[in-house]
Amino acid sequence: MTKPRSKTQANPKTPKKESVPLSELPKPTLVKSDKSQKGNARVIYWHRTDLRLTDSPALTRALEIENIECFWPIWCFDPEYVYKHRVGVNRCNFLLESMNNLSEEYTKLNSNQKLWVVRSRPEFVLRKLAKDWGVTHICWEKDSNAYSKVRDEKIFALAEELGIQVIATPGRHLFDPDEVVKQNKGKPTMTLHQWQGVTSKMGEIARPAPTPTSLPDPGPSELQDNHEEDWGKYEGVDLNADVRTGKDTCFDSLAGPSSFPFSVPTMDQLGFSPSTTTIKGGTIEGHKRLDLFLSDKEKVAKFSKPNSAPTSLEPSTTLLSPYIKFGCIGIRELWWGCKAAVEEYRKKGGKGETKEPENMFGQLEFRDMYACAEAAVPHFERIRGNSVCKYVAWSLQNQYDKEGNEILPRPRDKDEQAEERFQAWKEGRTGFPWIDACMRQLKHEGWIHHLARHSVACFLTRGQCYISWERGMEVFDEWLIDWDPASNPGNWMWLSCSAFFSQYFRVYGLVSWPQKTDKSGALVRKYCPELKDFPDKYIYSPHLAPQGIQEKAKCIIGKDYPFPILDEHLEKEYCIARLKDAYHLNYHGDHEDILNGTAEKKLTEIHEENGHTREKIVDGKQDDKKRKRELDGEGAMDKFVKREKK
Ligand SMILES: Cc1cc2nc3c(=O)[nH]c(=O)nc-3n(C[C@H](O)[C@H](O)[C@H](O)COP(=O)(O)OP(=O)(O)OC[C@H]3O[C@@H](n4cnc5c(N)ncnc54)[C@H](O)[C@@H]3O)c2cc1C
Repeated sequence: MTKPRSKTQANPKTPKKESVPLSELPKPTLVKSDKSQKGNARVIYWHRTDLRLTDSPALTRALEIENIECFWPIWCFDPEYVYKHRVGVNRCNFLLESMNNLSEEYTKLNSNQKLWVVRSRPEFVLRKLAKDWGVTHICWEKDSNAYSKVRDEKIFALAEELGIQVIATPGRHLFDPDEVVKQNKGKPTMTLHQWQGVTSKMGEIARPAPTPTSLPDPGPSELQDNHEEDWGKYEGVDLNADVRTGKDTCFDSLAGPSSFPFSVPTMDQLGFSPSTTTIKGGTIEGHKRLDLFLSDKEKVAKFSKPNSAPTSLEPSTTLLSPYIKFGCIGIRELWWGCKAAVEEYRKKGGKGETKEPENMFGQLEFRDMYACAEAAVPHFERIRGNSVCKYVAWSLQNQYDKEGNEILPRPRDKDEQAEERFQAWKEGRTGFPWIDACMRQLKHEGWIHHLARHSVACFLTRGQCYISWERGMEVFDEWLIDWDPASNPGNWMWLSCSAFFSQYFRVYGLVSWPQKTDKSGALVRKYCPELKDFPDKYIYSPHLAPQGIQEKAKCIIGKDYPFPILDEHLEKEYCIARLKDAYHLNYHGDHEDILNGTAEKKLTEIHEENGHTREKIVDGKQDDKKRKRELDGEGAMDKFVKREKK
């Protein structure tokens, strides 16, 4: 039933895959049912993190079940996903395109097949399908993040109750994060070195799983009583209400419109306006991008993340993250594809190969490292209760009620200046063109380069604005197509020096940093078109341009484009001073003072004692300037006049 890869997925360049014996695939978690499985198998394959047919250990396992009578690849379109979670139009559209593409791939394999989409909460859908379709097995790709664990626990319990066998097989990461955490004695992996140390004892990364060449038919697919009371009802707050521009009809019926039952929902049905991104979803697009990257052996061998340009108009890294996030390509395909490319490059005498962590293997390992941290740390996505997150008294932290429940949506904070700074950052109108261009690109495309993410995250948190990384993460949650529940909070903690990284005195320059890779400001000219006629000299700092230049560029700063919202260097100094105190206090999110709400006061007192207040820093700066003027004195003026005369 399997072959290396289906013809429908053009892949001339990736190495030919051997058929992998089942024993070499990642081990599944099996839940034995009370009732023994006799007779033919009626199997549901539940797609969640794997919108592909290639390199799917879980699908391979599912298709190896004996005596399959019927097989339904399904997707539970969970109302929680589109109400309880911020999901912007670009990510939602990418998901729907990827689901449609997978459905077509199934139909190419068996004309009776498709992706069967059922619109409700998984526990409701699976109970119903189990009953109506006489299901004996449910299979899926295992996911170790906190949200999935809670959801899957309910399905395990349901399967026990109904006597259905569950087969959950890892495959989303290089190694099963739960297994890595177990090997690490229950502790998270907080450095790449640590992750490498633990996994070096866990054997080789599995080879890509083979692609199915045929598929059993589905069984009869009617639903009894297709009008159950509360299938799509969601009682909580709709966090996407502000993105919804039309009427939401997606959950009007369990199987979707009667004219096209079990179809993939549309953006229109969700009440969302069309996406703005140029990034197309789907396994075919993902494989095209993967093949293109792997076809250039030198590029693979010399891949160096720190040397790629965040300012480039064309992505200077692979832009595979959205396809990895939705499982449109398999992680082993990418890993072993890179191994083969590097091998070939070496054989041809290629030189200058890069090493971990900067090379592609290092990138993929970082992704796993975050997944293994998230799997081990409760409340990884916030400060409160998070044992690995250093406490800093940031502005605009999450708010909690007396019982410790997060208040959603977050009420506006008393700190008006911080709220205004946050809005300006989010909307790309900080008056710093590099930050504004990145944020506008993020909103429009749903993707920005890794080092652009560094810049905007550093600016918002420890660099200048001193706003909680939780706020930045939340915006990324909404806008990133590649949003990942481990990589997003993990990287935000890294950038804000809350965990993983501690060099808080290293801050990205808002002008000097983008100038390193592009003095002409191409990305700024594209995403901040009001600045497009400024000369290169002022493209990253238009507020310094003389009036005449502003007039010539037809953009007056303060009128057509904002003045900077803050003083870059002053705020940097103020942030570093406070970070120093926070590091000295060394509280983590699970400290009792954070849980009882006294930590902020304590840290503020320490800032005052140490003279780390804005007033003192401003005074210090003024004194410095005065001292400099006094030191320079007449001598400096003489030098200046001489230079001018020359
Ligand atoms: C504040 C912040 C938030 C981020 N949020 C996410 C997120 O939600 N989802 C996400 O996939 N990445 C996230 N990243 C990591 C990284 O920026 C993206 O993975 C990368 O830019 C995607 O582009 P690419 O596919 O061209 O990457 P490449 O450089 O081509 O790397 C290949 C793959 O390696 C993985 N990878 C590379 N770097 C990282 C990293 N630092 N952490 C985790 N995985 C990595 C990704 O899967 C990526 O597709 C975040 C980084 C920062 C600084």
